[in-house]
Amino acid sequence: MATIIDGKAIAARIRQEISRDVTTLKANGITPGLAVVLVGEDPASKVYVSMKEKACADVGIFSDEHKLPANTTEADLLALIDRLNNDPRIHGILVQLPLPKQINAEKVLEAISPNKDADGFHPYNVGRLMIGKPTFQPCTPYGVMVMLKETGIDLAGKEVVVVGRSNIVGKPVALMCLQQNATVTICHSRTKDLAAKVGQADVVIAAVGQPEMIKGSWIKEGAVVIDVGVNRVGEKKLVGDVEYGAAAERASAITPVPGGVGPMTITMLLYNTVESAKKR
Ligand SMILES: Nc1nc2c(c(=O)[nH]1)N[C@@H](CN(C=O)c1ccc(C(=O)N[C@@H](CCC(=O)O)C(=O)O)cc1)CN2
Repeated sequence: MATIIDGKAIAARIRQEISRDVTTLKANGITPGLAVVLVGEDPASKVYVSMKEKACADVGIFSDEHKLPANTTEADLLALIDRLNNDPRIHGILVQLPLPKQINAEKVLEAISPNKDADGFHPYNVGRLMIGKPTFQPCTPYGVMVMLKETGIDLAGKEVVVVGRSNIVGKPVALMCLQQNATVTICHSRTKDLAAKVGQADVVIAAVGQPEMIKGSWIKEGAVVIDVGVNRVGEKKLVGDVEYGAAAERASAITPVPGGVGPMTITMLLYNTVESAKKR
């Protein structure tokens, strides 16, 4: 049976360190500030944004909340970002995704100053990640890498299979694993014989957004399974992208959902904000 990689516990430990850093910064007259922008009423986004606000309060980060109606125009959102870029109290800016259809998300992410890009989504920061000189790293993949490190999993020479090619998880996590000298395969909806590809992996990173799409029987004996998916099934139940019970019987280590990668995402957002405050 697999070791369960406890994201909540790892996140709690790192948040204590962040809290200590915030205390030191405040003693030096700097209060780290994070602007959190939510447009619309997406229920999951509302939950994530309130989790971010609470996490900021817990570690002493000033959170500047902007909740805008669903019909906000792109121009109004860009004007707000411009103000936040020039606000000295703010060291990190995040715009919760997804955005309503009338707003071009790429344009919005590019408008955030690369120096305040706590989500690591600006093309400048994406480019720096690509060349192995990261500044702000996107929070979910960064959290995955920290979890692997904290669990003592060395990626050098390992076969890593990433399932999913999104800009916010699949592509960056693949680059980060490559940077750690893993041999990386990125799979997606057009990949042929996904089961065989997954079956070759020493480390599987599932970020496809489909409930339990990756079957436990595909997992190689002793592989490490990192499940990035957070899928709501029915009223209350959350499941990952991996068939957890069956995968746990074959894996050497596995992340649960909830309580795995999710808590690390917000922790790395706090980390990025504090690092940004330290730089200035
Ligand atoms: N601007 C951004 N938008 C989005 C990001 C992001 O990193 N930046 N990622 C996701 C959503 N997300 C953060 O925003 C996020 C997802 C999940 C969790 C989390 O802690 N999940 C818990 C379960 C929580 C629940 O009960 O729903 C877990 O897995 O244990 C945190 C943050 C898309 N948008």
